[in-house]
Amino acid sequence: MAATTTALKSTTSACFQQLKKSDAHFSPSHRPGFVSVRRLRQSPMATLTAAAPTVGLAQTFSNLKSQGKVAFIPYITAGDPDLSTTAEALKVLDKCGSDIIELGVPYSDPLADGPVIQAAATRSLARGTNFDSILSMLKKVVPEISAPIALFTYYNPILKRGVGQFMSTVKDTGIHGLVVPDVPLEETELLRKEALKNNIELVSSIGVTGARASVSTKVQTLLRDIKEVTTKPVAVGFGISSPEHVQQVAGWGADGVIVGSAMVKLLGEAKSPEEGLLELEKFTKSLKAALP
Ligand SMILES: O=P(O)(O)OC[C@@H](O)[C@@H](O)c1c[nH]c2ccccc12
Repeated sequence: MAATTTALKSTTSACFQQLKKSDAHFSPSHRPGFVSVRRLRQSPMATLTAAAPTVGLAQTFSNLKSQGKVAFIPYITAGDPDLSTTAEALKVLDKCGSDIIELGVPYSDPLADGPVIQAAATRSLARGTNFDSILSMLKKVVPEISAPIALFTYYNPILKRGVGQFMSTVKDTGIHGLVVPDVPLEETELLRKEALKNNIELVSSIGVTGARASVSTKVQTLLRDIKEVTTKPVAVGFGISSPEHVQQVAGWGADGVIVGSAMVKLLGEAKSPEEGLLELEKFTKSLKAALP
């Protein structure tokens, strides 16, 4: 099965893109769907917090690049197994050297997600997780961690709040970016405008998540094709679940590597939250150590 996806992320304008994997059909003009936004927080707010000022996604990519490094980007679903464990997990991921953290907002119809992340979202919603509870958890945790966070959410919850309102709320939480996998092409302008206004970067992609045994070697060609048409950093995700995968994708020239389902599974299937957090720590360290 074809394995992977590519996240292409933008730096200068608030726009970074994740391309998908139907690799065989990729053409540079294709702009599939996953949208991730992030924002640069470079000043006044940071003085209120104990943590070092967090730099945004674009800056993170460019800092890493200048050191010859590849961004490590884990994804977890908020509220699985519960929000206090999510808060701890964010701290663990940060402490273990994650460069950017993607946090998924659980949604009832997660079309772009494979079985592992879908199940996590279902469990999380069943426990009563909602957007407001995620925001209040984030308000407490964001100041304690130094990796920028990109919130991953489907478009409907954004529309429900109103795009402008959503963006400013997200900004106030200290979130740096936003990933929206299913925004209709016609609506990206509005999303982009509001994101820019709030200093949040935006990204898009299409695809279905889920760990695979191996990463498709087509990704290597895809990466090369994408790099020919953009100077933006490109992060690869979908199906990456081992140090070997991470190493392989980095070796192909990716600017970042995204690992979702494998992380979510560890946390969601552990016997206890404590055990899940320990597993997460071990796993994150092993992946991080595989990267330059
Ligand atoms: O679960 P995986 O195969 O490791 O991939 C997740 C990752 O790419 C993340 O960005 C993601 C989680 N859910 C998504 C939905 C669409 C696109 C991307 C995502």
